[in-house]
Amino acid sequence: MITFDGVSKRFPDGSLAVDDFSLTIPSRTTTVLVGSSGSGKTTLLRMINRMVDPTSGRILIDDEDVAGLDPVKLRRRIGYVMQNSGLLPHRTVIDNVATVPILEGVKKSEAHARALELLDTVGLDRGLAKRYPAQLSGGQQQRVGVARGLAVDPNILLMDEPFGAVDPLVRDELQQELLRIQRDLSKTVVFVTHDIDEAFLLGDQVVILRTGGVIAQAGTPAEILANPIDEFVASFVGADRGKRSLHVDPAHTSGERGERVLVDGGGRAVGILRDEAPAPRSPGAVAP
Ligand SMILES: Nc1ncnc2c1ncn2[C@@H]1O[C@H](COP(=O)(O)OP(=O)(O)OP(=O)(O)O)[C@@H](O)[C@H]1O
Repeated sequence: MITFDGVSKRFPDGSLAVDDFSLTIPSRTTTVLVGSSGSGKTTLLRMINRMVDPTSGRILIDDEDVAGLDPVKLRRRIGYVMQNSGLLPHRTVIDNVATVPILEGVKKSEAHARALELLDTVGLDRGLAKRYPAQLSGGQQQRVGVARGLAVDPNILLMDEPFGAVDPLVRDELQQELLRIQRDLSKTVVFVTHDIDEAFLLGDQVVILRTGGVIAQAGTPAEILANPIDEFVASFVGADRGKRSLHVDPAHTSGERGERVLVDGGGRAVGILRDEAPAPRSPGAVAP
């Protein structure tokens, strides 16, 4: 469990990025911090692994204040994945994935064997292991970034807009891959995005932020959709534009297999209504 307890961050130039932020992030679930640019998402994420230190307040990991932990050791036991993969350009894929475990004292042969397994985990062909980052597509680079984040088998995985720079199709694939990985590994994932659809897809808990890291609303996607707390949230999730209010389109209720087409408030077709319930999300999903 990660706890933010009255955390503020003022940078030396005077800008107040985060103002008195408190939140509990349950273990083995995905919490998504979502908000527009400058709302303090990255600052919040980086305070967990002490890339940024708060000006006041405390951040606890399993009741232990991170302020008392060595920042380098802390960073090595927490996975971190960022937007532009952050791979070392002059190291091969396998070396990129194995770097931190080797720094931690794992034998090179063992670290490489584990790195190959991690390529499988993130859906990458082992044949790419000897390539350099520049010889990979953007989506492949992000997969390597995720593999590297998982390399020390961390309990916590921090992800800062990891799929923000890839095209929508690849982004869909990476999102599905992350859901699958999370079903298998159940890490405590803290994911930053400005995309509310991505937040609702991936988050067990979704935290909508205003400027200054102020929580507009936190809850499960269902809770937020069913009851946006104010106009800001309604607008942010698209509820005010009818995007989230779905109706069966009376003009399309008798497809070949009796499909009923769902349309949003603007009359745009968005999906098909089925009678069977979807599979449960994940065992660690936050209870309502
Ligand atoms: N090193 C810094 N020095 C001064 N101000 C900073 C620094 N880093 C961030 N800020 C400011 O703090 C605020 C929050 O920034 P942060 O990067 O956390 O927001 P964000 O929500 O992640 O934004 P984005 O989606 O654009 O990455 C912004 O006003 C930003 O200008």
